[in-house]
Amino acid sequence: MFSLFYGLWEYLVSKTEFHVLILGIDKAGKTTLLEKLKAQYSSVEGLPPDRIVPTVGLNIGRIETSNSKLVFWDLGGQPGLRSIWEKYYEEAHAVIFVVDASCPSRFEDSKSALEKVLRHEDLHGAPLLVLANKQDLGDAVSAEELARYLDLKKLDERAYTFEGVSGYDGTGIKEIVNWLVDVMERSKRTEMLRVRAGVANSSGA
Ligand SMILES: Nc1nc2c(ncn2[C@@H]2O[C@H](COP(=O)(O)OP(=O)(O)OP(=O)(O)O)[C@@H](O)[C@H]2O)c(=O)[nH]1
Ligand SMILES: [Mg+2]
Repeated sequence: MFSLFYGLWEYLVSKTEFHVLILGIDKAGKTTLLEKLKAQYSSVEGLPPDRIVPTVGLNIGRIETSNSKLVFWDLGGQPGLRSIWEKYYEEAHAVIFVVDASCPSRFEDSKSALEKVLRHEDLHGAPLLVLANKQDLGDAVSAEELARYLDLKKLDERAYTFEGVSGYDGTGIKEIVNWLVDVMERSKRTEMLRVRAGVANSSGA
């Protein structure tokens, strides 16, 4: 009986855990953003920008909000490392795609990388958050301008938004976490991943 009540109590107070994939071409600022997120939402002090090196493996960052746990997976964006991204698609609840908004000469590379990500069936229905990063720089284009360039309007079916952010000064970080939690809680993909995890657990029992 105790275990029944304990199980119910645990179910009621436990926080849902979401997996968020951080993608984007090299030097977009993914790792710097992740460190800023960690600094703002957890007791872990983030690495300062001058100690961050290009990512080769996987960086993991965990934060908690009032009702959810978010696990961020940050991968390297160098051309030779992008083939690794798809290994993480199946388990991701949502995708953040980071673009260096101050570097138009690389927008085309970002656009084709994003299109390839969105074509992959393992990411079917995953909410998408496009970030126009480095807004602290005077020449950065706005999130709206970047969204037009990336032709995000054609993504009607998928839950998506775009936001101007800065991994240096923290602009936009609260807004992106709020949007992610809200959209992942309501997303059909979250439901699908929950059902799949339940099936896997019961068949393993
Ligand atoms: N001004 C400015 N520079 C930034 C910002 N975010 C990152 N940078 C700089 O951009 C460069 C690349 O940052 P990273 O965070 O390593 O980029 P990344 O996307 O993780 O790169 P890969 O790991 O190679 O895929 C570094 O020199 C950072 O200091 C930002 O918000 N503003
Ligand atoms: Mg990195």
